[in-house]
Amino acid sequence: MAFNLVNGATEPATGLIKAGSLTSRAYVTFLAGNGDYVKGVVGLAKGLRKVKSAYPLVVAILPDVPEEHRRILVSQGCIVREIEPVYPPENQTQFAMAYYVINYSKLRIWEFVEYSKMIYLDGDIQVFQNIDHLFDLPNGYFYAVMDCFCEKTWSHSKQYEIGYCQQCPKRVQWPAELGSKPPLYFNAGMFVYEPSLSTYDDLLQALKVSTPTSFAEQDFLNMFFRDIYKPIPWMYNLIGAMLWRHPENIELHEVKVVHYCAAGSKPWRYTGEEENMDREDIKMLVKMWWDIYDDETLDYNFAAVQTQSDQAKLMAALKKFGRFITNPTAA
Ligand SMILES: O=c1ccn([C@@H]2O[C@H](COP(=O)(O)OP(=O)(O)O)[C@@H](O)[C@H]2O)c(=O)[nH]1
Ligand SMILES: OC[C@H]1O[C@H](O[C@@H]2[C@@H](O)[C@H](O)[C@@H](O)[C@H](O)[C@@H]2O)[C@H](O)[C@@H](O)[C@H]1O
Ligand SMILES: [Mn+2]
Repeated sequence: MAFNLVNGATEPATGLIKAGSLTSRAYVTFLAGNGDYVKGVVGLAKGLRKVKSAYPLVVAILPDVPEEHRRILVSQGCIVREIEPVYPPENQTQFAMAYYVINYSKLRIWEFVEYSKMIYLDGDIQVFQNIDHLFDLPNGYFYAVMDCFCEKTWSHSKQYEIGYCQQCPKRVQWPAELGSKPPLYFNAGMFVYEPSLSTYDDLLQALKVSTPTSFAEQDFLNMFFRDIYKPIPWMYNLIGAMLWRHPENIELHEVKVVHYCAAGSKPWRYTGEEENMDREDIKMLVKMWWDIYDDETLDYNFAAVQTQSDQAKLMAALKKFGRFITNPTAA
């Protein structure tokens, strides 16, 4: 696949490049299928560029992502890496969303060991403030934001049934007769982790003997990383439903990362019709996503490659793969 090759060799960054950090840190997202999630990823690439992230965005794609979408991602400065799908063990589970079955393929990102630390972001996430400092968190932990159990997608759970949410554990206390409180549970749309082949092997071994549950790979990752999970504040992954379920926990002006996971909130599908989607804050967040997506000045181009030496590296790599190059400064 020519695009992978060219791309893998050039490592275009989303913005400024910090000396010495080029190969060791990156953002990573996941893309499957030929639908419209590619728009989410393009939006994310542009958002990271807008906040001047120093690190590139790797896109782990399944083989079913069409060539045209790969081309778009490369033209937006993404590093496209094809991965093989990972499937859960056979069982009768009904996932909260049927398409969650493909999400186990996310586990492949532990194989990206050319990076020592990565920040995973779902394709339906946008970054509104620079979060590069999260790469500096101490190694050896799994960092993510705590989830909320109040939406209907949780109706299968004990938590939902009794009205317990870890976002406000005092509202409804965990009843003693149910045993000890469940461990803290994170949303797997955003997390900071360290790629590692031995962790990857352990993940796949553990998956083989696991029983799939509603939240698919998210439930699995929660189980697997239970002992090293460290919660980080809500502003690193604002779960839309927090706005109406736990408004007392949120100061919207502090938000850095928005996760458009509430039903009906994906900006590229937004109609405003679903429950809560006519809220002013949701309308504003959707508009903020579109402003980035539509901003042509945020498209990746040679100007985004900031230094002479990076330009030279890029040129050399492109030439090596036989692409005809015109003088970028003349453009
Ligand atoms: O058809 C699909 C469905 C999902 N995804 C990827 O899988 C992630 C998880 O799905 P989604 O964000 O829709 O789940 P939610 O966060 O809404 O529960 C997405 O963000 C995408 O990165 C994708 O690429 N194509
Ligand atoms: O495959 C499982 C998925 O589970 C997650 O879903 C969310 C979302 O569906 C909300 O609508 C719920 O309310 C929320 O609680 C729930 O965690 C992640 O966002 C996604 O990246 C992926 O890991
Ligand atoms: Mn998501």
